[in-house]
Amino acid sequence: MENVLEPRVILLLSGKRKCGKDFLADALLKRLGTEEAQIIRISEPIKRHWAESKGLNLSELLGDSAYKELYRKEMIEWSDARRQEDYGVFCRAACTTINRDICIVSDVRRKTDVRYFQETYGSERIRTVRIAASEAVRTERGWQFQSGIDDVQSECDLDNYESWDLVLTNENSNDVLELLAALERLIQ
Ligand SMILES: Nc1ncnc2c1ncn2[C@@H]1O[C@H](COP(=O)(O)OP(=O)(O)OP(=O)(O)O)[C@@H](O)[C@H]1O
Repeated sequence: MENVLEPRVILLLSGKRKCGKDFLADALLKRLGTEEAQIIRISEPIKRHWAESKGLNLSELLGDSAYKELYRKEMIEWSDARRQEDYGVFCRAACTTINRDICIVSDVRRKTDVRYFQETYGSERIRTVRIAASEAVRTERGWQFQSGIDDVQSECDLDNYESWDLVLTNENSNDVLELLAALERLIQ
């Protein structure tokens, strides 16, 4: 397939820890196919830097393992300091890998992330999605409240954002097909 420099649609997925951002992004990618779509993560360049400078395992940091939780707080603090100087620094780095028509960003956490994509690619290409799940469900998936992680900007900045194109509740495995269909309609 040709190299697509400007994606047709960028889907921004946001939500609290363990709401299922990666789960739904992966399932959507399976439906769309890797010729058409790709997943990028704003946290990827952060984790890459962290792994290289600390001698850590990058794929473990990128995956859904307990390993990444050991470093999450430090990575938040380090990356926030860099964002103070340049709010788009990690979005820009993540976007260098965009080469598909549909780009799914599976870890949008800040208003400045949304702003970066709107400014860079134009609002007409952007679709914003909030994924919700109750604390009880997130707890079943392994979430535990942690001070310095769950009560800081990276987790809470988008709590009062009101311009979502779509809000999904991801609590029940039986609803997944319906959620994926809603996401597909949004990016048509
Ligand atoms: N609808 C679902 N049905 C079954 N399992 C799910 C569903 N949604 C999420 N999960 C599972 O819950 C766990 C957490 O989901 P996931 O890693 O996608 O969350 P996340 O929002 O990306 O979390 P984080 O912000 O910590 O990266 C994973 O093990 C995932 O497979």
